[in-house]
Amino acid sequence: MPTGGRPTLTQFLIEQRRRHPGATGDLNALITDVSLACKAIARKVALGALGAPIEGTASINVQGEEQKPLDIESNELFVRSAEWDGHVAGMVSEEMEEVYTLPPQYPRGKYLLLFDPLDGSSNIDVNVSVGSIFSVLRAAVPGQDAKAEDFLQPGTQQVCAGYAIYGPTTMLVLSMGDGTHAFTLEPSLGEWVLSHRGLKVPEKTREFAINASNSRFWEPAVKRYVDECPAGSTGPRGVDFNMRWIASLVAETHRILMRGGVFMYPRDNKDASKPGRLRLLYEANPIGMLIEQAGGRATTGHKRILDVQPESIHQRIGFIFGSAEEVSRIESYHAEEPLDSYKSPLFGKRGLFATTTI
Ligand SMILES: O=P(O)(O)OC[C@H]1O[C@](O)(COP(=O)(O)O)[C@@H](O)[C@@H]1O
Ligand SMILES: [Mg+2]
Ligand SMILES: [Mg+2]
Repeated sequence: MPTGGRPTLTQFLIEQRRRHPGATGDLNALITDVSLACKAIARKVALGALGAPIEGTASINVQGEEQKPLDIESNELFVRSAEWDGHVAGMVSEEMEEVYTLPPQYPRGKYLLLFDPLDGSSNIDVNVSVGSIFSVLRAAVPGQDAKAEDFLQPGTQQVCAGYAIYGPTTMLVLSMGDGTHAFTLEPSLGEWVLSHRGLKVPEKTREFAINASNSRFWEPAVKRYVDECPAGSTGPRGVDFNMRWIASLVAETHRILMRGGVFMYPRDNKDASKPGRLRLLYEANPIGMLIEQAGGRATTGHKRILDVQPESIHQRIGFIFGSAEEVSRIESYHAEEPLDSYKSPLFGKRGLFATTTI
């Protein structure tokens, strides 16, 4: 075998399908479509400035964030790869305000595809790893156009979740609810080859990641945890910690899957319209599934992320995940701080988010 005895993604998907005799192959075909889009995005990303339009102008997306030409191209690649072969009934993307309805000539399928086509895109210009994140849900009515409310399913309903990372090596990390597995792109064959079967997030860690410039906006539980870490062996934890911040969720997730750690982009009161930075449906939920399937934990601080009932397709949420022992500790700090102890005009008793339980 030219892959040194390791299965390719196609072979792995065939192996998975054999375990489900009733499976039609639609999910495998959809994953293959997504993996093709990711290969194409990897090539674009690798070209750097050589691949960008000379007059590359940035626009603003539905999130009110700068949209780079590569964000738009990556979105196109996802849409064009997945829309034509009858496996999806609609798509939701960070880069599209509304649900994407398929053109009339294509058949509607039984799955919903949700994605962040290029995550961490603020890192492109500085040549730091970026990625794509995706999630697959079941359509409410297979064969018909999906509506926005059909996408509002808790993360526990995900059929598949994954990301591609465009780093020194290009990798695809997947879960279909039976562990988390990583494939490395073999560039000379153009094939995804299974390189890490059954990833396990170490239960213990001494490494945390957070954007500390937001510290004045955090809840007390997060402040307490983050204060204790740098206090190291002289503080209440009695051990030294290490810190990382790449500002690229995919890259942080990959590090945590490979060697453990804890990531926090917690709920904060920096901006009333954004009770958290990351998006529930196409960032937190798929990463949450991958982490849980690898034995880690993923939470809002107050609640398991995969149990959150989404309210809108571009909803943002506080997101904390990683090595089980540290995440449990952070959850216990939140539990010790009643929700309304957060003295903020937004989260206080009469605040805008006073009734929320997430
Ligand atoms: O700029 P900050 O506050 O460090 O935030 C970084 C976070 O924002 C993101 O870049 C958001 O994703 P997008 O680039 O897809 O908008 C995450 O990858 C990352 O964790
Ligand atoms: Mg993102
Ligand atoms: Mg993005």
